Amino acid sequence: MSPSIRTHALRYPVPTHLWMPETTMICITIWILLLSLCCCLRLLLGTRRRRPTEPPLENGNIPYLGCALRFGSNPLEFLRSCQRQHGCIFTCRIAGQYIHFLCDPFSYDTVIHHRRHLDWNKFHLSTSAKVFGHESMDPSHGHTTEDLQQTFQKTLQGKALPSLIQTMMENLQSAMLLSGTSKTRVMDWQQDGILAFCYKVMFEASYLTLFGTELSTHKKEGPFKQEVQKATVLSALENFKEFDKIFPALVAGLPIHIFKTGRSARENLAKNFLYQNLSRRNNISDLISLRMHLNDTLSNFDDLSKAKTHLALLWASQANTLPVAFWSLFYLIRSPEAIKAATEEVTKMLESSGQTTSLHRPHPTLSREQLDSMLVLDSIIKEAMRLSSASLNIRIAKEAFQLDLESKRSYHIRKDDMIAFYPQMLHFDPEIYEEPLTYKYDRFLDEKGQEKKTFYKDGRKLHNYFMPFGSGVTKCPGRFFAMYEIKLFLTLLLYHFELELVDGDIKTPPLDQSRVGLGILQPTHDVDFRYKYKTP
Ligand code: HEM
Repeated sequence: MSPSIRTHALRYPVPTHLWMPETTMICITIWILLLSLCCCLRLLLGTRRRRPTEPPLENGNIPYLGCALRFGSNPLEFLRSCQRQHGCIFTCRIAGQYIHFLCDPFSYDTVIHHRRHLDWNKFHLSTSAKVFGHESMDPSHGHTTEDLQQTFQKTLQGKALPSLIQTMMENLQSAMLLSGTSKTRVMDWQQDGILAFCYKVMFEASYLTLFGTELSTHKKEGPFKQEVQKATVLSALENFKEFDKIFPALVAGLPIHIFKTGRSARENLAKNFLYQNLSRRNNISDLISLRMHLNDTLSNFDDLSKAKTHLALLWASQANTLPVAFWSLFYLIRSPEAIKAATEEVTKMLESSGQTTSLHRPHPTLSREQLDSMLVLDSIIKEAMRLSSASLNIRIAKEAFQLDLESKRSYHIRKDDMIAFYPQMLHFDPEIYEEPLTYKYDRFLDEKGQEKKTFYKDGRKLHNYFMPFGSGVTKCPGRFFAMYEIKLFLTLLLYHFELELVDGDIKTPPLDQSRVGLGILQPTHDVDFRYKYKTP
């Protein structure tokens, strides 16, 4: 023992039960050294070196995390600076994963249609199981043989749309107009946050459209029945918001057990979708009834897992639609030209079908064809999405292969690497969208007032210029319904109410960057507005 340790030991006598023989101390020290060496080796060897035919590589300075923090704090700026440095494709290490970012929109189709070597499903399915807590829906894992793509196409697109539109329209009217008794209240100006209002109205209407109404409440009478229903849905909304808060953390791989409130919110939501609860509901959409049937016939999921697959659909149907409703309404109310053009379009459409803007016709209806022809609203919604969308399109390499870009350059891609594009780079590209940070309600209309489909870069016409719904086979299957939902929402608001911002000079709230990569970003704070019934 060295003299200093000895004197120390004399001054502070160690209790005898804590004495350790010297050999044990040496063993522990050797173990610590060995462990540290292993960690260093792992970090060194785990750091990839670029091979000559691979895209330029950004390993980042932080072990394991790589570029994650720089990417997370401002993805658009980070990717633009990498693009300036490396060109149209480069590889970044992000949280241990190697991601090849492709920034040349002319090459997007090469990846989108490259199905032989690229897996588009694996990432979605494993993320869904991790976040919602159901068994894997990947047929190769043996729990189900359901073809989800087919289910979605059958129940969310084509012939399925008219009845979804009809039900959504009815549900929106009752969610928006409250019950008959409280209608008089809205004759005066009412004040609310736009985000809070969109969440309440859109969540309720969309929830009831997909999951139907409670059978038990049908026994009760009129307004009381509606109030009970509303209270149940609003309680689901509170759970949805709590769960949605932890969503980015769950996608990043944190276990749900560390989030007490978020976890119990998820379990509460899932409980609503247990078979015994769903079977007490009326008018369930084809999507949910077919999924219930296929869960029962094609899967070996237990009851809770089945319920959690429905929860995944609740999230998919609401998490992007709600913030799009916010941004569409916010920009609409703030822009006098937009609200004028939209009001004219709504009035013209309703008048042409004999429905005038009057309290005596409280329930207007619109067909799919009529909604399709409302191109001003279409442009208003698309412009709101262009400014707020931050989704990542991801594919995983099933095996090593050669990626041939449109520019005739080829790159070697290793097995299990990811290829990603970040459409915000397109949406904010000044060459494609002049003054990209400015809201222009008619950006997606041409000189004749028709849908504008021609956008250029480097003097060449772009095929992929607007991608808030993803791309290729993984493109959002609910995109048509989503557009109709928001069109209906705006139409009804413009039909029934006068709308104004409480503070007419309010600045656009910043985008909440915590959800980057996951779709439409929410505002960091709400914005107050006023609404009251239009007088006939
Ligand atoms: C404006 C609203 C919406 C936006 C911006 C949006 C966007 C997206 C995006 C970006 C994806 C991932 C696509 C990819 O990775 O390539 C997605 C997937 C999906 N969306 Fe939407 N979505 C919206 C509304 C809806 C609605 C209303 C529904 C259903 C009623 C829905 C159902 C789905 C489903 C089921 C998936 C997963 C598809 C799969 O994994 O194969 N979405 N959505």
